[in-house]
Amino acid sequence: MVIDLKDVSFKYENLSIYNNLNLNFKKGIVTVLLGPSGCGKTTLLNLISGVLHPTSGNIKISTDLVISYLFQDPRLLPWMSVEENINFVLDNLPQEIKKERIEHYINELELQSFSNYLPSELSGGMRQRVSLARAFAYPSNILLMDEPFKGLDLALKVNLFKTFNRVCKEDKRSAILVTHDIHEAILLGDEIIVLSNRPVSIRQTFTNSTPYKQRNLSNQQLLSLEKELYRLIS
Ligand SMILES: Nc1ncnc2c1ncn2[C@@H]1O[C@H](COP(=O)(O)OP(=O)(O)OP(=O)(O)O)[C@@H](O)[C@H]1O
Repeated sequence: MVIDLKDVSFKYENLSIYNNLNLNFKKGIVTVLLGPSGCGKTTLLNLISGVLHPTSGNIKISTDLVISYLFQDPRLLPWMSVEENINFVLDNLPQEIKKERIEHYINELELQSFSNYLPSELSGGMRQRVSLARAFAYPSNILLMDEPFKGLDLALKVNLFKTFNRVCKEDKRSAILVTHDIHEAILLGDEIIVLSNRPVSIRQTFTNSTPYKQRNLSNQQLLSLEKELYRLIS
């Protein structure tokens, strides 16, 4: 277990988002949080990352945890090129390792031809890819990802899903990924936690036993998982 929420409550003034929530996240797997729009998924990532603090209860985090947080909007520095934006978060690493990581993740995200471009010279989808490259390049052991594939076209998404799976599995990184897209949940999640409307409770937790290399939308096991998820949330 890497993150353990115990009786966590959180309110924005009078709006209660969490009320005594108990939830834990396991090491080395991708946990997907699937929930309706506006239920409090971003708030949960902000609580885990320490951007927000619970109104009551506590969040225990393993001491060896190094977090990469990918926000919903790419948040690139507009005056820096693609390469410089990635370099910026690697400040403390030796030059040689920095160079290696930048090159590796620029290649992973297929941004080779754009490394000198400014964010304003890129499309929205490309900016999102840069933001993914930056989150992956940071030497973290857990990725917090807030709808990282939102608004991307299907072909690009499917490609990025493969990259995401490869990065998580090969680097043995844990991830918590927030989405309201069932396909994203079944293709990426090793564990899928379905959240209710506010105040948020856990409706059900699913274990995805299909190995990540066999996950595609014609896999029978995944299709039955998809059906179960649809049944639950519709
Ligand atoms: N800073 C804030 N002050 C007051 N209310 C807020 C604040 N941030 C979020 N909220 C409200 O809290 C609720 C949960 O917001 P949150 O962004 O966590 O939901 P979400 O599940 O991530 O939504 P989405 O799926 O649309 O991204 C929403 O009703 C939102 O309007």
